[in-house]
Amino acid sequence: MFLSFEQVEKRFGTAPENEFEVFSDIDLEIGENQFVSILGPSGCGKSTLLSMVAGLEDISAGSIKLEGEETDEPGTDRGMVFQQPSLFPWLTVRENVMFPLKKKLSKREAQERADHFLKMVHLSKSKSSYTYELSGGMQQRVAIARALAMDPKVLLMDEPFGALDEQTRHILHRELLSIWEDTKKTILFVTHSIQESIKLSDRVIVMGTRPGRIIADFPVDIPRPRERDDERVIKLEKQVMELLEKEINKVLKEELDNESVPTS
Ligand SMILES: Nc1ncnc2c1ncn2[C@@H]1O[C@H](COP(=O)(O)OP(=O)(O)OP(=O)(O)O)[C@@H](O)[C@H]1O
Repeated sequence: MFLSFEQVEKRFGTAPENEFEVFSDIDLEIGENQFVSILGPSGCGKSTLLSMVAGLEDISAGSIKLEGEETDEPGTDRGMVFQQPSLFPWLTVRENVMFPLKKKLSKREAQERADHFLKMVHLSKSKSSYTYELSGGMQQRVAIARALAMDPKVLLMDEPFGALDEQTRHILHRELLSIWEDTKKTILFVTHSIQESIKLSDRVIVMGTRPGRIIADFPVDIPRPRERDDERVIKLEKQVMELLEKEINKVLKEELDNESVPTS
């Protein structure tokens, strides 16, 4: 399998009293070129799971393998895009995309590569601008171009459009789908939006919490582009919503119960 998770577990803190388990028993297989979204209540461990694939967070037990190789160290085979684009404000758009390429390519090759991906995200005209001169959506496009320019096998996206307005998000959805179709990258996409996950992905993985685990794996066999008023989209949205609501209510109830415990 292209990307596989086997009995993955994550604990934070030190045993016994300060240790807490975020999730366990995560088993997941993702095929090459798949676009997979991960949904789940806040705190269920979506970002942690993505960081583990990126090699930025230790795995407490089990294994995550990309084409058979453990992902326990960061590597150029995995590109990450966060909600905040974290660009260098003292560099131009083009220089930001070139930055990680400098180690492995000559300056000219890095420039050509950066220009290719900036064209893909429709930023050719802004390549000499500084990133603080760009809108939020344009900055996120730079971050996507920078991640793609490394030619990763997997693109890991952690709520990449979460901070953008609806119109910009809509445009970036279209662009991301077209990039995905052109580059055939495997994408793992964390989001809070059910609509976004159904609109974009081949599969929607739903995580539950306390204990964190995978509670559903919905294939999305609806031809793209997917319209919001398509009956099949509405039906799936409802199914995912019901499941998520149950999980969120469980968390709320536990929090309320904890608050109502009398303190002596
Ligand atoms: N470095 C850390 N040390 C201790 N606890 C952490 C650390 N990072 C995350 N956590 C905890 O692990 C749990 C999962 O966090 P994570 O950010 O992965 O959840 P999430 O599902 O992505 O949440 P959200 O949807 O709110 O972004 C949370 O309870 C969080 O407080």
